[in-house]
Amino acid sequence: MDDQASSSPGPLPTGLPVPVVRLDPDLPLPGYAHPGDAGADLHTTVDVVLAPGERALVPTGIALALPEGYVGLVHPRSGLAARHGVSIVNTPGTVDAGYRGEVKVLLVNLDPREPVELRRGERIAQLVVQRVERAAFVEVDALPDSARGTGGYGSTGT
Ligand SMILES: O=c1ccn([C@H]2C[C@H](O)[C@@H](COP(=O)(O)OP(=O)(O)OP(=O)(O)O)O2)c(=O)[nH]1
Ligand SMILES: [Mg+2]
Repeated sequence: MDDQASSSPGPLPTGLPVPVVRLDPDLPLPGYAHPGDAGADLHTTVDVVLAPGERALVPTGIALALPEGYVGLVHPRSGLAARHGVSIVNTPGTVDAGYRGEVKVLLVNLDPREPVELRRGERIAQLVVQRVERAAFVEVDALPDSARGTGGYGSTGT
């Protein structure tokens, strides 16, 4: 059992306190690899093999209670993307503050030829916790003018 699993966990880490339950106590909490990293790595609790083009909803073994006014965004890891073409179908996944279920990652193998094998405990994605506003949508008859107006989808050229 590692330090994080012991009954006296030691000093709390710095940052926004986020209660986490480990549904799989043998795997670590989400972890930042370096000070200053935006994403805390999430681990797969299962071995996964993805054929080219295949997707799978992969459990991470953690459940969170994000504070109101925050969101967890599940981003791909660039190393897995560059080496194996592994991404996330719904990137970035949205973990709502009120969600208490297991965080899962909808991985996809975008490599056209090679299958990819991910082993239990490997880091498969990263969770970016951000403040988020709740909008109050107010219906109006006309919108205020803006410099962009209705231009979009490449309206500014290449
Ligand atoms: O990558 C993800 C995306 C979502 N979720 C969980 C947390 C989130 O709060 C919940 C719902 O996600 P979302 O709102 O994106 O999915 P939905 O299709 O709109 O489902 P629902 O009707 O439950 O809102 O599923 C994850 O664990 N991982
Ligand atoms: Mg939803």
